Amino acid sequence: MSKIPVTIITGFLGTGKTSLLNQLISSYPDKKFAIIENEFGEINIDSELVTNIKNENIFELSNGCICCSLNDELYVVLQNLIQSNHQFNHLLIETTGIADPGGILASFITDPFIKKEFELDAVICLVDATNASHILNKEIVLTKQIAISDQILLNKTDLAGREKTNLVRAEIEKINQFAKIEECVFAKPKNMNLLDSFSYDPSKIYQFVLGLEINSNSTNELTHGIENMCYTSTIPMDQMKLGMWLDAFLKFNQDSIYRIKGILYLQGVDKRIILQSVHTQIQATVGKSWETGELKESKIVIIGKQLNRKVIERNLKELHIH
Ligand SMILES: Nc1nc2c(ncn2[C@@H]2O[C@H](COP(=O)(O)OP(=O)(O)OP(=O)(O)O)[C@@H](O)[C@H]2O)c(=O)[nH]1
Repeated sequence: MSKIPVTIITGFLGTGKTSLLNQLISSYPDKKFAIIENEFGEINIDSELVTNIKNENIFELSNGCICCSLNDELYVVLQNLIQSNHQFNHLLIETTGIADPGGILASFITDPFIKKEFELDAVICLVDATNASHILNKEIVLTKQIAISDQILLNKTDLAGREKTNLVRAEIEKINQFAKIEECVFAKPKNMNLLDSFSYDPSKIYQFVLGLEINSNSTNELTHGIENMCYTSTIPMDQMKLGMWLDAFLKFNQDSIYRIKGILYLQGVDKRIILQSVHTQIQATVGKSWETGELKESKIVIIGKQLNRKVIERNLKELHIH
């Protein structure tokens, strides 16, 4: 029996990993994907953002980081996938933005059970051309994600422009001389042949990564010093107040707030509004309608450093219709 190819998708918070999942699903209509999502946060938002795939094909590993605390859970999901005769012929794993993919990669290279059933196809790293230089200086985990990958998508070139993109490309090349680098917008490279290349060659990549491990003892083991807080409420939010608060909040906290994701219940709007921010970039799109009788609820995840939870929660409560 042939082994199931596995593609690991890594990249820092908000770089375009979920966008890539959606691109892969639409670019490979004949593939039957199983998707493992590892979300950093107690509530699950990412699976609502992956489109055109049945929910039963998405497996969530929540509230932890796949590289540190979730390897056992990953193992159980993989075992269940195999033993339940689930119909799939390619496995995509999206790691959290703060994950060092080294741990899970090691499982696919060395674990006898996993190696018997799965074959590592590629490790794809998304890099945000607008802010990668800044993050590289602050977060060692991004260097590791780049170092360990064999395909790098330099994303958001529409926002970054040529000069910034070239600078980031040069920084990536310094970290990883083996990976293929492709520039793209919304995680769609011109050449979309990202799957079934079986390009991953651990012997090339590992030497450099081992060196990095030694230099990274200072990072917090479980979350790399990055925290998340979740907020839910069934009281509708005021669109105008929310927009004004968000704008100011992100500008004042641009060094500490990395990512916000939300599914919002707004006053007077009969559909979900999907809110996404990456540093100071904000995007709001219209999601699915609220069904009759369905519990309408806003769910927001905020990810960053030294979150002032009490103040943020108080601010969010002020954004409801009173
Ligand atoms: N302008 C622009 N926006 C982009 C591009 N790629 C992604 N985005 C937006 O950036 C935000 C984050 O994209 P995602 O695909 O959710 O990023 P992610 O890496 O999955 O995020 P996390 O899993 O939360 O770390 C979304 O609002 C996307 O629509 C791009 O190339 N250009």
